[in-house]
Amino acid sequence: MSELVRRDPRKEWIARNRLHPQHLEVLAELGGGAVANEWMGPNGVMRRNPHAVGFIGPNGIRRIDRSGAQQAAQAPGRSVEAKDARRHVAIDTPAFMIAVVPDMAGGRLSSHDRDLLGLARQLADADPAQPGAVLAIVFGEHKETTFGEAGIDRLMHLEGERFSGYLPELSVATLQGVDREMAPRYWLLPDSNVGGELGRRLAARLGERPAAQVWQVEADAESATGWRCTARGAAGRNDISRTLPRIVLALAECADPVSETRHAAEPIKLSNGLPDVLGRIEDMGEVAVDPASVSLAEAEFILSAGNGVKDWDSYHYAADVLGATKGASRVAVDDGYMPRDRQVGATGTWVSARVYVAVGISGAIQHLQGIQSCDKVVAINLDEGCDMVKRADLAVIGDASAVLAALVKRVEQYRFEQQENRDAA
Ligand SMILES: Cc1cc2nc3c(=O)[nH]c(=O)nc-3n(C[C@H](O)[C@H](O)[C@H](O)COP(=O)(O)OP(=O)(O)OC[C@H]3O[C@@H](n4cnc5c(N)ncnc54)[C@H](O)[C@@H]3O)c2cc1C
Repeated sequence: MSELVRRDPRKEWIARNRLHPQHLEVLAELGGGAVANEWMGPNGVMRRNPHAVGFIGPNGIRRIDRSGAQQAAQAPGRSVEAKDARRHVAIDTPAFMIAVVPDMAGGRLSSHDRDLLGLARQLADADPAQPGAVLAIVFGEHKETTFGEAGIDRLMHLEGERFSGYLPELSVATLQGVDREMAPRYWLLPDSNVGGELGRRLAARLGERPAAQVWQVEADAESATGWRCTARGAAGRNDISRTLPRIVLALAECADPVSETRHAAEPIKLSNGLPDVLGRIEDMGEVAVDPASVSLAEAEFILSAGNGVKDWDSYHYAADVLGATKGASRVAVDDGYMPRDRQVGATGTWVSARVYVAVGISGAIQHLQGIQSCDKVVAINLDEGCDMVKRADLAVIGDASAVLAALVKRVEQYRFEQQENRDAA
């Protein structure tokens, strides 16, 4: 008998439809068990039932788990269990390459980078008989450990002093070297400050007309490349649809990030060596930026205040000393302590900080939604049972003013010692 796995679209539909009378029975049959949220699909991909979140309370009403487990599981690279369920994919002899140059803000793949890698996978995996490989080119030092989970098959890491800082001439010359040697079918860069500039420079160097501000890419049999993209034009007032060109500068959410597979992220190098570039641009180092002027959506470190903050002067002083961008809960905003543009949450700004410190914030579901993508959450709260403490990676139980004062004291002491050491040297 043939070993081919036959798909049963009807059963798959029932497994997705929680209201179908045979839903649980079919879920169990597909290998998930009556209460499971996940089951293995016929092509080996783990399927997740999006409706099986939370639990049914004693009165029959569905309750959402606010412990943070759900958010943690959804965040990229966060949950070990989610990682383990991924299917391993190795593409030994790719039919072609898709080159991606992620921004690596703060030394890690940003959510924009992950969306772009999702788009790269979409292009690479379109023909399962002849899959392409996704090549990521990363400049400078990084702290990322989840390249494979993000969908990268080959990783070219250009490290060392030579590649740190703002070096557009060297970066473009290196990408040109990659283009000569590997001739990627597509180049994908984030249309951000860094990636947007690099992508435009690369397009000019290669003499190609890029598509900028791309927010959607779809298969289109009628177009010359088999793909069509839609980009924002006329200062965001119109959409422009065109055949997908070779160089694509894409916006965040241009595609779903990779979530079901894990790739090899095999290290590779340029066989012809790195180019020698006599740069005309010199990087004079970073300029200190006032954290208050950084938009919440882009902030890396946020000190957010809620209804538990009573001493507002100490809160503002702590944010200044720590160099943090200020955020707030809706109550703090409604009470007039913080401006409206500082509100974090479902009806405020969705933030993706590396560190989010919630001072006197209870962790209402609307607030937690806005911090799902934060890497590390620290809660300062009197109530050890509140939802923010459950969500946090680190919790300090105590009065907000006292904890902030102690934190400021430690930071000032540390800076004083550093200065003394420098003076002594
Ligand atoms: C449609 C809708 C949309 C909403 N959108 C948002 C949104 O986008 N963002 C948002 O934030 N909210 C939003 N809310 C409001 C949300 O439901 C909560 O009311 C709000 O987030 C609570 O703010 P809070 O945690 O600051 O205040 P509280 O819930 O009052 O919590 C205060 C916390 O401070 C702690 N505390 C008290 N005193 C101290 C102390 N001395 N030291 C340390 N801790 C202390 C308490 O233990 C408590 O945990 C929305 C609500 C609705 C209905």
